[in-house]
Amino acid sequence: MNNSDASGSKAHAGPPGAAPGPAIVVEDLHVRRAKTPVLQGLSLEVPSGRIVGLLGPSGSGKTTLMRSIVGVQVVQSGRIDVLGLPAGSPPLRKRVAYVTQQASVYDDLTVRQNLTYFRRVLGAPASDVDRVVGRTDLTSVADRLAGSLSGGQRGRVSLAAALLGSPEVLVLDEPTVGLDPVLRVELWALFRSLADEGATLLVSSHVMDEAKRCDRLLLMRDGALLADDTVAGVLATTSTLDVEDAFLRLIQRSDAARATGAPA
Ligand SMILES: Nc1ncnc2c1ncn2[C@@H]1O[C@H](COP(=O)(O)OP(=O)(O)OP(=O)(O)O)[C@@H](O)[C@H]1O
Repeated sequence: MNNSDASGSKAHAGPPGAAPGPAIVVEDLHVRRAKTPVLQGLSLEVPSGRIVGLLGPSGSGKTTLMRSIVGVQVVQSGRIDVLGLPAGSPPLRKRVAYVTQQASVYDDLTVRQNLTYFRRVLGAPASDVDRVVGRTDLTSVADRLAGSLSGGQRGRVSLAAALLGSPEVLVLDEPTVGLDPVLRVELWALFRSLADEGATLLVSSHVMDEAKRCDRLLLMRDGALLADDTVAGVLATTSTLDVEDAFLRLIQRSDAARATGAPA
């Protein structure tokens, strides 16, 4: 695995506004779910102020890793630090936001009422509701009941709620699933502007095409990392032209290494 970042050096501090050093450090993480080992000795770093894509087939452990990072997953062993604090520490509650695959909204409240409720729970400023409605392009539906929205719109309400209080780390589990290409591009533009302002984003996806929008990629398979590199780095080390082919090449290499007992 190559550990160079978008600019070639993992020590690079990221854009202005980003904290120095990695936002997330995972070391030798072991997680079982229902007694089945899912993550077995995973180690990685997520640099501050970057968009890191977490890609891999269904069941490869992406959600389990994200749950561990936000502190809602029981882990067997290993270390996870987020913004220099152990994952799940109370001070991280307002500094780290997690958007799950299922939209977390109250159907019998309007978009604005949902966001006002979450804003109060978080203690975020009142002006934040209009700010996040605007950033997620929900102005035209702000006074509609969440239950009457499309799946994509409900997902954006969850994302808007995650932006309340301007968290430093955003962990987004498949935020673009089911969205049309135009909305997808708009959401990636929003992610880029958040990273430019200094936020760190860990974004999972099945869509290999989205990989090119990330600063770095974590390619997962069977609970292990096949690559932790920039898009350019992944393509160069696999001699491929797109991430899907690169992923297939890495899987072939790892299968061949398993068959011969050699390291991948
Ligand atoms: N609640 C659970 N109880 C038992 N096993 C689980 C549970 N949730 C997930 N698993 C198992 O853990 C493994 C990793 O699942 P995980 O959801 O982390 O993968 P994923 O890469 O996020 O998949 P997807 O892309 O489909 O969301 C899978 O084998 C899955 O069956």
